[in-house]
Amino acid sequence: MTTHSHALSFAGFDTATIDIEHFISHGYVIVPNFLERQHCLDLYHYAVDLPPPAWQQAGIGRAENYTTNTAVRQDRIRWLNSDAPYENAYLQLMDQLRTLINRELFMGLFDYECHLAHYPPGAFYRKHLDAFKGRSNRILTTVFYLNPEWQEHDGGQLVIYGDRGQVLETVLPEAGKLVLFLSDVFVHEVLTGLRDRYSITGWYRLNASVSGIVDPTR
Ligand SMILES: O=C(O)CCC(=O)C(=O)O
Ligand SMILES: [Fe+2]
Repeated sequence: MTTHSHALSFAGFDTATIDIEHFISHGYVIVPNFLERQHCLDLYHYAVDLPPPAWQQAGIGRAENYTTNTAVRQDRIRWLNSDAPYENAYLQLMDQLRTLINRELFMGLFDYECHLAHYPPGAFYRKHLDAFKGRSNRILTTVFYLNPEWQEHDGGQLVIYGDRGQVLETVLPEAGKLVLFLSDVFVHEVLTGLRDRYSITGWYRLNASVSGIVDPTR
């Protein structure tokens, strides 16, 4: 399959092209500068300027298994909501991407949920999978980074591991970068960062009633 020109747009501007071939052969893909710099900065300032009550402590697990365990993850999150115009722009973009992936890869992605995440200095998220085979309807993880001028010495890298525990990728959380990976395949972690780190993490899901698995939204 050769598909290299995809028209996705955010606020009327084309995004960078996603290397679908790489995704097919590796199960993940990293897209630098997915959005225009100005749009990244706008999203970044939107996140930075949100008042403290807009955030909640992130939890682990879902529904009745939900706990907040700060030994595992220390970020604060905010679920995106289509009623907030700025958040809706991002949700619209990711819905375009959902349609594109379904068209190109027949993945049958049904919906999408995502949250802003803020890791204060010193925060991390230990090794984990976002979904367990056959136990969740989360199929495909997306992470979009908002941090301008992020340097290696700022830490906070996303490390993606292979099936033998080897490091596949060490990703700087730089503004504009989008990472896609199969949710139940790749163990990953967020290393301790020294700066405030902002991102939007999301999951494409199968229709729970189709997959027959109970996995309520948050
Ligand atoms: O922010 C990142 O780089 C990854 C976050 C993550 O793994 C998660 O929220 O499940
Ligand atoms: Fe994760």
